[in-house]
Amino acid sequence: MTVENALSRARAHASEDYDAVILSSFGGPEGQEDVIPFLRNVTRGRGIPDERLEEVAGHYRANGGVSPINEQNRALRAALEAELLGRGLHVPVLWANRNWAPYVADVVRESHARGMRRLLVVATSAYSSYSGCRQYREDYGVALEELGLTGQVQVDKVRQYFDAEGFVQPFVEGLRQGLAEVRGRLGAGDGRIAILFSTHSIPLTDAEASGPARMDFEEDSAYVAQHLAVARTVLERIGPEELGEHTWDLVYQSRSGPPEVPWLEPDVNDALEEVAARGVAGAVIVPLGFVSDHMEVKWDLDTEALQTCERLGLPAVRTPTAGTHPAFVSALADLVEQRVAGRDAPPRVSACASGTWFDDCAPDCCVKVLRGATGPRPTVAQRPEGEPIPAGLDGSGELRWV
Ligand SMILES: CC1=C(CCC(=O)O)c2cc3nc(cc4[nH]c(cc5[nH]c(cc1n2)c(C)c5CCC(=O)O)c(CCC(=O)O)c4C)C(CCC(=O)O)=C3C
Ligand SMILES: [Fe+2]
Repeated sequence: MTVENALSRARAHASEDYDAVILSSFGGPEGQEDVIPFLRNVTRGRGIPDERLEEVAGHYRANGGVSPINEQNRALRAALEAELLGRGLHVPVLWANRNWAPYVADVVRESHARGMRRLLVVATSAYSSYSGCRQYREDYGVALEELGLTGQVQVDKVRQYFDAEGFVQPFVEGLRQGLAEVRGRLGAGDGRIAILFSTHSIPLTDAEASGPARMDFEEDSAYVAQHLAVARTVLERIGPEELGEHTWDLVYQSRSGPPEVPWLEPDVNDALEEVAARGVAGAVIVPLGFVSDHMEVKWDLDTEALQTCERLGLPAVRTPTAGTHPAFVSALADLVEQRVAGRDAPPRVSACASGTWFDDCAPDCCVKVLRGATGPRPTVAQRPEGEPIPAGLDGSGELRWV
């Protein structure tokens, strides 16, 4: 047997560690008749006012009732499966959503029926928060309980990957191009450009509950601290010369709670008003919180925020998300490979800290008790109660962003 054959046999064997990888996402409507049922799924048990739902329904209706997210996930699923296969990992990549078909519970039921017992979740969400991490873990915990499969099917989840090189790189390339484009439009004289890194606003209580309770984070929030770290890394990668005269800020979008509940601020549109008043010449909006150009990017940024720029007379561009960028697909494959036993996997490297995030979350990580519930819902990918969390990303008990 040639060395290559032996190697590929060894690899094929190692992949048996997981029966399937599941690309896990938010889900979205596929036609006009899906819009309201989808929004009901999303907001069940949340205090989202009806007016907000009407408004958001309009965003989907204007696009034929179709969210762009499903096409993007089909493409990402295929790309990830092909990348893993190219590495000799013969593991099927399935697709499951929280709020629309294919639903998590259906995919888990079918996987179990096909004899699968070990599943590895890759969520389309890079940062730590209830919506971006814990709720994905609960999707599986609840599905297993409902199906009576708790303890029979093992579900693990890859760690949060905001700091993966392959997630950061598309933002670096995008910001570089965006700056050149806006400066090109300004012509001679140029002037200062506002770089706004935009992410999903979340309730302040969620922001403060993000990450393990025992760890300290900038702004008291792992969610905010992670975004700041990635933003700084993106800026550092580009460097002062190419950045030129600029200001930057982390801003928020897509707020949906009632006005009396505090969410993370400033809103991207308010931030644009503010930088315009301070006399910037143009703006580049970087959708730092998102992995694909779904509705929250297409509507809240490309439609609303870019309209705000037009009204303010600010030349502006919105830069791309990772989507199916080869570096991003490769980063997701690295995350999978690092969890498969017996693999000579690429090392765990963080683009902005001296260590990476944890595989299994602490029981109090990003915890949220939904209205009417007596406690947190069942989860997967959680370390046992009382087991110490790893001391910290760099082993020191602190998050030290480089
Ligand atoms: C942190 C975060 C992410 C990023 C992490 C991740 O990707 O998971 C994210 C992504 C997304 N959010 C999306 C859509 C919606 N989010 C809503 C509501 C909410 N999002 C929240 C947070 C987040 N959301 C929160 C705290 C709420 C309030 C209700 C609740 O506590 O859950 C609502 C209800 C109406 C509204 O109020 O907007 C909709 C329709 C889509 C799909 C877009 C498409 O269809 O292309 C995607 C990818
Ligand atoms: Fe959302």
